[in-house]
Amino acid sequence: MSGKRKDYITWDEYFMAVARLAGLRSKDPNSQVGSCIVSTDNKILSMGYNGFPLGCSDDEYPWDREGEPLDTKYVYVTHSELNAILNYRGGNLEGAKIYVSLFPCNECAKAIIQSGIKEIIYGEDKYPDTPAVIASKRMLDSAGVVYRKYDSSGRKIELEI
Ligand SMILES: Nc1nc(=O)n([C@H]2C[C@H](O)[C@@H](COP(=O)(O)O)O2)cc1CO
Ligand SMILES: [Zn+2]
Repeated sequence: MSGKRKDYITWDEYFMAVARLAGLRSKDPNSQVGSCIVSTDNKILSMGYNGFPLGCSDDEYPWDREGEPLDTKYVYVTHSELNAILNYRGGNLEGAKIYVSLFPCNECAKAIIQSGIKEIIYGEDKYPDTPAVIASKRMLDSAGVVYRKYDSSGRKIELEI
């Protein structure tokens, strides 16, 4: 009988918590999204959160949701999933999993499929009726990328940092 701890966090809790932690870096006042890409043998390969591209200052670009398209965040922001994919410099993501706090849009679905990621574990599915999410699921289904909702244990993780 070993004396090991019983209340250690599961792999799913660990990776979703890491994704959520990355999301805390986001300056978006409405949705802070985080992603964590994991290898088949449970090693973290990359992380990302939603933000403007390098060189595009948060003090100059808008975080607005409404108005003329050019005055909203939507045409400028890089989504957490794409950032996580682009942040990975190690080579191949074939067979990897991505933990993401919000269901991927159609553009990120394209990047996920093309990068070789095979499984998505998502937190919320806030916008299921939008064309972006409907198109995303259609492409993921066609490409054989599986997705499942993160099954929250309700465990609270508190860190004093
Ligand atoms: N999967 C996603 N990953 C993301 O990083 N995002 C980003 C884009 C925006 O910065 C924000 C969504 O803004 P809002 O429409 O909830 O105020 O989250 C959005 C989605 C939704 O598809
Ligand atoms: Zn996206």
